[in-house]
Amino acid sequence: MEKLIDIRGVRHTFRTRTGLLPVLDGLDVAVDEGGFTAVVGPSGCGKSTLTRLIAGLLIPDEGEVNVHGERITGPRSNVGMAFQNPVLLEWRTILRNVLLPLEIVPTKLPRKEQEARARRLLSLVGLEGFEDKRPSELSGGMRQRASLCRALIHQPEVLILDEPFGALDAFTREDLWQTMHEVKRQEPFTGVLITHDLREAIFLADRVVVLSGRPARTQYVLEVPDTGPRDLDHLYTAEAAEMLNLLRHQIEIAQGRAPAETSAEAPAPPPGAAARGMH
Ligand SMILES: Nc1ncnc2c1ncn2[C@@H]1O[C@H](COP(=O)(O)OP(=O)(O)OP(=O)(O)O)[C@@H](O)[C@H]1O
Repeated sequence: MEKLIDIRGVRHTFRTRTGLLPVLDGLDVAVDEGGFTAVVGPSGCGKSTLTRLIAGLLIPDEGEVNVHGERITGPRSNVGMAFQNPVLLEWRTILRNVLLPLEIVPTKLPRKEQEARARRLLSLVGLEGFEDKRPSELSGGMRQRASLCRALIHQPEVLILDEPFGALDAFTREDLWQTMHEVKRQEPFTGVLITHDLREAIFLADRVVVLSGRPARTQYVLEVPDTGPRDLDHLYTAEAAEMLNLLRHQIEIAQGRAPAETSAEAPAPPPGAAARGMH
């Protein structure tokens, strides 16, 4: 598969009031076209900073961020983003919240078709019948579904999900994982998911990138085998348990709670999954 996003050797330091804060120190992340890459790592290591690089909202001190082989030099409009807090506007209906990006990003889609697309997306995530409600009339999970539609309305090339399910209860979260699979099937996109939930990472993504503690470098990459359409039972297989153990171990190394082992000592990935330790 062709690489859509190719981040190479990225280093970045923030200049804060209290001094310099090195945040990224050797970031290499590849996202295949149509693929879904999850990024996990210790709290505060620089995961959200990585999403800002992809959206062109931050230009790194060193290294390259390429999309379709072209170097990113400024903000990009063909990116959709959804965050932990959906931030919907209370004075607009759900439908008009979903349509909001089209008032900012130029589109050739006639008004009627824009609305039809918004309604189609809302129906795809199970919000048919809620188009005219206000955000406060929806549950947290429903608001997150609406925010997903808003992120997809302009058919972005890249969908960035920054812990979108983090604040939801376990059942709602699992429901949304399944919705995500269906959305990706019907509305293909290239995805980057930031998460603290390793089960979420292996359920949704085809590649999991583990970042080290700050300043973050790419510590480990796990290629999740393609199991076709996944249901939640997949998370209870021996193969999933092995992948979760392996990732948990890598997070412990990233947190400095376990020593980094030589590749000969490292646990092998389950059959079908490939792993790469970096550096
Ligand atoms: N614009 C900025 N100026 C100064 N410091 C920043 C800026 N943006 C982020 N930081 C700092 O950089 C570090 C990494 O932040 P970032 O949000 O990327 O981490 P994260 O891995 O997403 O965190 P978490 O897991 O807690 O969500 C943090 O210490 C944060 O305070």
